[in-house]
Amino acid sequence: AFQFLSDFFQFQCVFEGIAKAGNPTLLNQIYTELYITKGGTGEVNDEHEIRVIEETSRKPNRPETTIRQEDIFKVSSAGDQPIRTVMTKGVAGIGKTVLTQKFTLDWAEGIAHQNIQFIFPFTFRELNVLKKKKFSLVELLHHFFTETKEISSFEDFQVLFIFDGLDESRLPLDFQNKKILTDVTESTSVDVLLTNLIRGELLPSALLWITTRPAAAKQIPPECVGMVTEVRGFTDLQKEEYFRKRFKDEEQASSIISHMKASRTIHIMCHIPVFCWITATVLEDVLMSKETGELPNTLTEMYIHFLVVQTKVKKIKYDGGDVTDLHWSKDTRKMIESLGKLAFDQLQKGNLIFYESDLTECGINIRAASVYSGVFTQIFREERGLYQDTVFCFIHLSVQEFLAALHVHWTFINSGVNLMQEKQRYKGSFVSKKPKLSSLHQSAIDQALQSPNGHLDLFLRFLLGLSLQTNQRLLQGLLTQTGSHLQTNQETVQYIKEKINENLSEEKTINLLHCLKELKDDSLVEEIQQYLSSKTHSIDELSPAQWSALGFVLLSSGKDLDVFDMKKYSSSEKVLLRMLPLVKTNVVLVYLQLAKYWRNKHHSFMNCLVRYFSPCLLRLNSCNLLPRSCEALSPVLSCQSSSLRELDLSNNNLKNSGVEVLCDGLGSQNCKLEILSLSGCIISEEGCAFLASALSSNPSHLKELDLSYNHPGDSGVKMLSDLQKEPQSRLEVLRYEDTCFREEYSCQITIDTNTINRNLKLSEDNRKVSFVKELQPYPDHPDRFDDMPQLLSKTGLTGRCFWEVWWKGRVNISLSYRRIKRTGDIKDCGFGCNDQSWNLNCSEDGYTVWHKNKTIRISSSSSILDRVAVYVDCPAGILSFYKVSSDSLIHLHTFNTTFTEPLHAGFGFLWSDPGSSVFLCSSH
Ligand SMILES: Nc1ncnc2c1ncn2[C@@H]1O[C@H](COP(=O)(O)OP(=O)(O)OP(=O)(O)O)[C@@H](O)[C@H]1O
Repeated sequence: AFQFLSDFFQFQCVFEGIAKAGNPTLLNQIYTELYITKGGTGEVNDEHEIRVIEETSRKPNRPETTIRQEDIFKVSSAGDQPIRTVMTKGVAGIGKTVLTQKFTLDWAEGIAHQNIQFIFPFTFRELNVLKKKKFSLVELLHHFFTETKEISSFEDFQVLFIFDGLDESRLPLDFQNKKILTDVTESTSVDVLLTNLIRGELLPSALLWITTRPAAAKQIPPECVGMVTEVRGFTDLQKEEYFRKRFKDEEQASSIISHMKASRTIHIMCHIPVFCWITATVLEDVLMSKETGELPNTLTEMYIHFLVVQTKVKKIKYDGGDVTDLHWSKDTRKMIESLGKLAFDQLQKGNLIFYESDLTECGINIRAASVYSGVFTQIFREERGLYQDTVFCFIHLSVQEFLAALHVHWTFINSGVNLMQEKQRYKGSFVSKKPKLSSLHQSAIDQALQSPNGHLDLFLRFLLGLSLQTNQRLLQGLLTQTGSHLQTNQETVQYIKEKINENLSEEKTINLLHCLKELKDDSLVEEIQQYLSSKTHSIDELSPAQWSALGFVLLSSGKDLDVFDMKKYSSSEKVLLRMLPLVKTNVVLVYLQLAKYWRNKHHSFMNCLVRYFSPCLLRLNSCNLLPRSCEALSPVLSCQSSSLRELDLSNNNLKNSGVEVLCDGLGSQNCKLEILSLSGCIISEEGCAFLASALSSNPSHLKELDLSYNHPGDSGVKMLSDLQKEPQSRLEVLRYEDTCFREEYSCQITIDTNTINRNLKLSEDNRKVSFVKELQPYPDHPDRFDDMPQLLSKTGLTGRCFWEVWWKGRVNISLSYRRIKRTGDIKDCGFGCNDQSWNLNCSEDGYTVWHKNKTIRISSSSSILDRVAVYVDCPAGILSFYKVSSDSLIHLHTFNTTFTEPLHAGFGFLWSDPGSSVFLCSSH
């Protein structure tokens, strides 16, 4: 194939911000594979780039497929046509440009894509400059790629056009315009050329690759796009690979990697290559200078360090200084000042690329701009379009957002002017007092919250971050005055918290939480932890802000969780489901790696959990999990990187069907689980057969299997114990009896006759209580239940206790604090109707549990006569009800709570059901 490359060198090298001043970096030396997904639609997201990163999971339940760079224009089978137009989306700095460069380089080197004969790489930046000119397609190609002058008919070749950076386009791409152009030699404006090329009217045989940030994708009608791919950045492994490639010295690389991993924020941010690059620059300097100060841990700190490093470099390279000198010389300050103003003014307008006119507006002449880009090579950059015009931009949008924030902060400190305030509102008003920093913050928060696309979100984080004294100290010499004292930040924190409680959208809330993090305020975090660990609250009482914070807490806890105790958060599946979206929005990368696993919310949550926190022990006992919950757990077991060794699923209604699904994971060679508890999960022979088959295909890990409180039957027991005898089996402990528990904690309940209601009759040595119509002649007593047919046991329970009762008709089997009211409203004295008592209602219709007047129905069959067991572990706050069936226990429900007073057993009846009774079984 005849190959052509306009400028081979251009593609061998990558611009890392050092193109002008230093040596260009060889692309192949730094290129690290990216995670790219395929599919999705032309559907467009309006969100601000940085936000989008954190919300990769907008469209749940859509399975994702990954695609390798090499396969983007690959034909699947001989004779097939490749997809004509591919659109690659991705947030700022995620590596779209680098990806197209790598593609082109591989082609030029003859490594890949040899079905293509010409690649014409364009950027919208360059095309913008031709806005007012007229070209035919052939002329345009000859103009940019002079080497092709000999060729006039491109129809005979397989041609690929790359159009990089649609977001930067200032061309009026009007797809409504019906002007059809099919002649490659007909002259017209560049935008008409492009729309016809994209619509496939012009040179239909050509391939097209358009890259864009997500918000700008909507400029192209979806029907013109054959495939959408999305660059998602680096996975955890790829992050490491990036640093290893960049730092050839292994020790240095390892040290930088471990620093990166130590900060959760940095680790998360690093899925965007440009942040990897900033992190590398900063950490390299921090580690080299051997200063023992803290490593940057917030975004603002990171960017401040970055600015300091760049200033140092400038000082050494251009001003002949050495590292120890003060870097903030007068002209450096002036430079940063001007760039800051430019950054802010243009950010407000949404401009990311600046032409001469934009610069002049901000008081920078083009010569100065050139100088800035020459010395601040990694901050500001000059780009010469192939065509005369010079454009400027910040090396990355986030750098612009940072400098914009610096400018606003600075202006306020130096002159008291609040740039975030709408000018007209305060026109003419006389400001006598020195304005407060918190008022600047408040107007910035208000403005950021109003922005429909979140264009000020990251800016706001930086602005608030800059007010910290520790951060100002880092900028000493640049900021001559400092403006903050504790009081102002507290006001800002307070303001943010109020806003959070206003029920904002999840994104806005989370950005505000990020702001709290930049302010290093973790009182909200504490509030949440406290709230949840008190465990007495019902989940419905959590405010939206608290839910959001919850996800955030999980992530910013900083440490890997060795043990994830679901009960610390709550015990219900409902919570699990509600936590999911929050965790999801925060844990970007985890989600990213897991996408292929998830089919429903459970999957994603469980996977997030396991992949991200990598717990070795997962306790999900008594979490009201259902058979379908196993669908989420099973892939966790079979996933190669899972470090899970112990899984406690006891007392959940998993049933045989759940076990079957779980066994898919358990039987996988990847599953390294050593201890599995399925105690009280309603498993019978059938379930044991699934377990046996899973363990015979993966026999070498599981050491302990707890099947107590199930119904394995003789054959189930035999299957598993036979398996245990196999030479390759590592199963040491196999538990299936349920007697030990019953014997060990069995206790005698004695009825307190002073509490018994007059409609209740005692018999059989005070072991049987029946509800009767005739009033019984009990004397008055302050402890007696006057208005409810109820009673309590005599001694308060402590420690662990177990008892069983036969019941008939319709009865309440309860536990209560002694102080429960004896007269008055059912709300105060009825078992289960308040926060002092817990109740299991048993009847022919089935079982329901009651607490605080909230009910949960339990799907377990019952008859008119049945046996129920109660197990309470007072210090642990566990209260479980079981149904007793042919001497084994079937778990009905477990309350996880904190008991603050001694408990008393209680029984109750309903007024409508005379003839009901309970009988206390004697203890063993
Ligand atoms: N695959 C990669 N391997 C190594 N470094 C990369 C890779 N991709 C990107 N980078 C680094 O990230 C920087 C930004 O990447 P790039 O310019 O491709 O982003 P982009 O997605 O085009 O962003 P924008 O929308 O801002 O133009 C690069 O200059 C480079 O330092």
